[in-house]
Amino acid sequence: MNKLEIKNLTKTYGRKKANDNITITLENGVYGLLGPNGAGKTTIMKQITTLTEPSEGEIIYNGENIKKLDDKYRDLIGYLPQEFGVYKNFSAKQFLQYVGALKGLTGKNATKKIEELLKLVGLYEVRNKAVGKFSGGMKRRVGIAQALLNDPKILVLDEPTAGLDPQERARFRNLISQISKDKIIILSTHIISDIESIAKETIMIKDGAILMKGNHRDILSAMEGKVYSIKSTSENEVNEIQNNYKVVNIQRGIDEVELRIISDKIPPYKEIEAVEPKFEDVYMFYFDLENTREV
Ligand SMILES: Nc1ncnc2c1ncn2[C@@H]1O[C@H](COP(=O)(O)OP(=O)(O)OP(=O)(O)O)[C@@H](O)[C@H]1O
Repeated sequence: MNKLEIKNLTKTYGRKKANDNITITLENGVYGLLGPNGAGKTTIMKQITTLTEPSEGEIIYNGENIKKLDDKYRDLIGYLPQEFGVYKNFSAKQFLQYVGALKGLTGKNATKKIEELLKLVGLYEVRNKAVGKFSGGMKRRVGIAQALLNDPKILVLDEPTAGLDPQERARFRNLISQISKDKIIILSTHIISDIESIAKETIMIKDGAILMKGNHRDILSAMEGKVYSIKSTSENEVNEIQNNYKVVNIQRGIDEVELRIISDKIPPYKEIEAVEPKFEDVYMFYFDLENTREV
């Protein structure tokens, strides 16, 4: 079992608190860090991977401070940064050989591990092709493979699905579920569906602090009785609703508009019904998105 205790983690840049008193305990499984741009997700990850030192607080791995564990701890980490660069002219296999060598993995062990990982991420057939010719999703999979080269116990993935198409995203999620049994996986995203389908726990971050954390059900139950669907045939009414409520979704039919809204009280409209909360509503409620999604 792996246990990572993050205690009162605070990171300040000048006057800005990028992280503010973050306390969480992570065990094997997938944790999703969810929050808008600038919320502080990358900063948490950089501290977990030791790329940045906390201003205050500490991180404990299996009972020992990671500062004290030093390289022993770093050997347990796999990291896919947000901006993951590849050497375009290298093949997938050469790239992994290169990163493997940097991590001290050479010889037969390296060959075996690289072959295994290429198969795991579904790139074995194209292992000799130049990475520069890969799609975004394939490059991300190379990124995951390199992060797994040292059999990490803690895998940190910063926005791993950014720029992926739905098919690539589904493939990525399957891969993560497959490898999550014996390690802590922390991934950041602002794509709600990533979290919905694979994270055992979601940690919602806003302005550097934890806003809420819990499993799917905990988070959705906090929204119970706050989500409504309103049908309207009047454009004036639709405008009024948009001005007065948090609108998650607007669906325009031929002569009717259906709005999905969030409200603490029952709004005073005739054609209204309470609906089951979805993760998208949660995001809207807590992060107050400026843009309504029109479909
Ligand atoms: N090296 C730095 N120097 C100064 N400010 C920083 C630095 N790194 C991060 N910040 C600030 O800290 C805050 C949190 O940034 P962070 O990158 O952790 O957010 P994020 O949630 O990962 O956002 P994104 O999804 O855009 O990557 C932001 O306001 C950012 O501008």
